[in-house]
Amino acid sequence: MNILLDQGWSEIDSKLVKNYVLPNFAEGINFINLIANEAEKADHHPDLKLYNYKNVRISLTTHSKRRITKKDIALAKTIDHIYDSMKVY
Ligand SMILES: C[C@H](O)[C@H](O)[C@H]1CNC2=NC(N)=NC(=O)C2=N1
Repeated sequence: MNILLDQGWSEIDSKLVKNYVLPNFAEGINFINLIANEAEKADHHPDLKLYNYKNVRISLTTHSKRRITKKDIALAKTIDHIYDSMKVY
């Protein structure tokens, strides 16, 4: 968990939250699609918001437990890896 806070994640209202900036709208959509693919594989789903045309806000919590769990921490790490793997930024 602490490592995630060092990577720009915040804990807000029992959710892990992070904002990312992409180069343009199309890359924002691409980022969301890559996240959606991993979320489906994990059967664990974040809240995703694309705002200001090229910013993506991710919010992660385990709804059934109403708290942050290992699944959220794992998905947060996966999302950071996806963002890093997009390289362009
Ligand atoms: C049946 C299915 O596994 C559950 O509804 C899953 C789906 N994805 C989920 N995602 C999140 N973030 N929290 C959950 O509690 C959750 N439950």
